Amino acid sequence: MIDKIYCADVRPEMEGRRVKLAGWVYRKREVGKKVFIVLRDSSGIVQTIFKKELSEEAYAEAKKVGIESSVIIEGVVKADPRAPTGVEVQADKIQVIQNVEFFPITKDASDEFLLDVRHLHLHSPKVAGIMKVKATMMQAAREWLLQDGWYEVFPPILVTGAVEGGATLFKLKYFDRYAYLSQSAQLYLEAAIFGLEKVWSFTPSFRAEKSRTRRHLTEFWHLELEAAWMDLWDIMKVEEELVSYMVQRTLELRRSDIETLRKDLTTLKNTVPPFPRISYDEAIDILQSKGVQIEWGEDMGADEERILTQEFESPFFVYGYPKHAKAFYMKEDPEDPRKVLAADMLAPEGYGEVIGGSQREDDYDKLVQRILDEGMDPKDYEWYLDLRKYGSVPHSGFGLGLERLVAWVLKLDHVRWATLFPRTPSRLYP
Ligand SMILES: NC(=O)C[C@H]([NH3+])C(=O)NS(=O)(=O)OC[C@H]1O[C@@H](n2cnc3c(N)ncnc32)[C@H](O)[C@@H]1O
Ligand SMILES: [Mg+2]
Repeated sequence: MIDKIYCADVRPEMEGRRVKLAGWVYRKREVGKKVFIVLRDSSGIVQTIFKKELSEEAYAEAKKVGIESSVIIEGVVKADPRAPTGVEVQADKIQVIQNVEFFPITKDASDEFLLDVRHLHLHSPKVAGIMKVKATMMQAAREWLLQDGWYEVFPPILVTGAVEGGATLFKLKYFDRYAYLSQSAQLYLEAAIFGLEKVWSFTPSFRAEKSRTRRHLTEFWHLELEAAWMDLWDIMKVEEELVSYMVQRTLELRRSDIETLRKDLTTLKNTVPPFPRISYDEAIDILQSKGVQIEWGEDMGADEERILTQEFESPFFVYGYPKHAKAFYMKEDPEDPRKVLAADMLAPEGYGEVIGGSQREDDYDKLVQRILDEGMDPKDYEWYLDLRKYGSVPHSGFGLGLERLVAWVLKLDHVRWATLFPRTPSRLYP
């Protein structure tokens, strides 16, 4: 590893010190007998200046390099309030690792083109900032989960059954039979609680969703928790404490990256427990009072959720959904058989669902009936039903879509920008 320092570590108080930097040419301009190169690395940028009278050789090299060329630059630090970071490097040496004649991404590049060349779009400091925030959100989640006594487990991705409906399964050949790509680790986490009680996993989940919305991917990163002995209200408390910690910790560690993408931090600062809680019934009343054509029993889609989020300035819960609108594994509400003990967490500012969670049906016969009611075959869920035969316990869990949470935190206009290489119905390459 060369003995370089990071661009962001070049400070005005280092004036007079000789430094070596390695990175890519982010911006370049020539003024008279000077070449200004703004160098970029993973930490940020710093301006370097090449003066002909300081080094003819370095000045000649600097004149030739193109945008995004990889270079190593050496020089002496000089404080300068006119420079982007208040400091610049008076360069007398440049080693061009690879010169780039023409970098294909220009200022007016369309979203579709940026996705076509996503492998080059990752040069962008804005994209790097999104990935830093995403990584920090997961770092925070791991911190919280460790201190709250949850065990990480590593469930399979090759599975034999649907969790969230057969319509969105990706089927693949598995030797002499077929397998599916996991839609959710939930069923396997439910098995793990009999030994570990509180478990979590962070896996890719796959949904053959044909819906081309700004919040759907066909592959997304799924943080899922499952806990024995917890009911719906217990798991909702876990959700709000976890999400609050993730948001506040990321604000603490990545505030400048967040402010690059959103100026108003109000809803993030409001993300502290307890979150507001409304019932599905109340949600329908609110929507109807705002003129939305929706009847009790109908599922709320992205449009309805977007309108609902206008009522809140923080994430909030909607609980008590109609049974027929929700998955087979959800426990029927003992006080109202039309409903299940399910709750979604919705992000404000139009983003909607970021978490789906519920208390699970722990009674064997009722679960068999739910599977039959959904037109599925209990034989396909024999192992899962066993969990209700050998020491069944009340238990609850949830799944958090990390890209959706990041999209809200950074106010991205599509969830695809929150993932390194987005997968949608029309995009499988690069
Ligand atoms: N362990 C559990 O209880 C999870 C449960 N089996 C489950 O998968 N619920 S979910 O379908 O609402 O998905 C959970 C979350 O997963 C995200 N999700 C769900 N589907 C997607 C797609 N297609 N794209 C991006 N993100 C998605 C979204 O934030 C949802 O709230
Ligand atoms: Mg859901």
